[in-house]
Amino acid sequence: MGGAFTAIRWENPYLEIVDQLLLPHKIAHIPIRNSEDGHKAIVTMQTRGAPAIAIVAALSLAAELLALPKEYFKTAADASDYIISKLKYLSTSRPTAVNLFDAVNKLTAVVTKAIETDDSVSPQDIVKAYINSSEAMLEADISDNKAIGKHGAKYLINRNTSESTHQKFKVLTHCNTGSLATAGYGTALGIIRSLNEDGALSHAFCTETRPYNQGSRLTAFELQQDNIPSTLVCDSAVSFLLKQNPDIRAIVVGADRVAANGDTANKIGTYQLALAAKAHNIDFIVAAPTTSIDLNITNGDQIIVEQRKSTEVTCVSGKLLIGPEDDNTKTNGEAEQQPQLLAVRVAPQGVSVWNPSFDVTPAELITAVVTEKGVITDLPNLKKEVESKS
Ligand SMILES: CSC[C@@H](O)[C@@H](O)C(=O)COP(=O)(O)O
Repeated sequence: MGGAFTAIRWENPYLEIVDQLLLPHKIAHIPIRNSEDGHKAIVTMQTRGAPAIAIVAALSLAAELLALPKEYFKTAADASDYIISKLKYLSTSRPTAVNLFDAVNKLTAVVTKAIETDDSVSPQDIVKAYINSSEAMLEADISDNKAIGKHGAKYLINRNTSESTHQKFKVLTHCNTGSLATAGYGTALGIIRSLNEDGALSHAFCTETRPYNQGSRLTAFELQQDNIPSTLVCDSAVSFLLKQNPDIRAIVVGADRVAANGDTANKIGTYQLALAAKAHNIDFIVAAPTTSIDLNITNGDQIIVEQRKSTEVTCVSGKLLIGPEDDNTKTNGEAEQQPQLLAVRVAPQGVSVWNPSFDVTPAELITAVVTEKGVITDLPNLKKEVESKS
């Protein structure tokens, strides 16, 4: 996955996404025909991960616009108003990942500029400007991730191997930051893929990432698909794992929003991993495209953390095991059946639950933020560094 499948399939004018709710049991693509479908797929987590959310939102509206009759908009202003109001609607889907708001702002600016700079612009020109820009976002995310992978791998290899030793090392990651969370290749998982391609990785550990299990359902699946030597661990096993494995040289995570001072919102559990990394004196690396950096907020206190429903904590969900033969066995067609997904309650009914989807890791616990432009280690000057590179 580096290349096994594409989670966001855009073949103008058609958009399909992998339904992540069915993973790892079944790989099924579902059509996204319009912004309502896009909004719903984001809200229900059929698609998730900061960059993927932004791209699916943008392309869902592209699919909708391409399906409208040619004469649907009478004027360029009609087209621009329509696009801007749909973008506003899409931005209400999830609150924490800034990539969505970044995409909405950039696409709003594209149509606004198109109408302001040329009096004779037609409604079709506005739609075309929107489509071109949203397609460019898809392309850019893949190349940005490959660049993040290269920069991050080079940085970690330089810090952990010398020319004489050429020793391989291990890393740990959290949540899902791979092909499923992005347009392709991945951010933190992109670094892991790149380390593996460079022959520097001996093993990757991934956490389950309770309560939603992005680690066990998605990252473990991607690592397996790529044949990267890997092991799944409980979130609560990490400190002990680090103690037992001094050759784990880094924890590498993604980001949903990085503030101007480097404070980073990412999947719940990230903060405690950063504390464990500090206690074991290993690198804690945040891998994120610049679309995840929010220079408008000075620190992480200003990040809105999404609160999610209690059943994510009180229940576990998964596939009903039919029997020991359930694993890896191909039957005559039955293996292709829809998986029977069950939610099982594992807490007393009515228990009070606190379920923030993200936490904010203070910048002082972060060794480096790796973007497509390079590696930033001087986090108090992150804003300056990002602005100087753009
Ligand atoms: C490249 S994705 C980085 C983050 O978006 C990822 O680690 C994460 O926290 C995803 O959260 P999710 O709630 O699954 O959308």
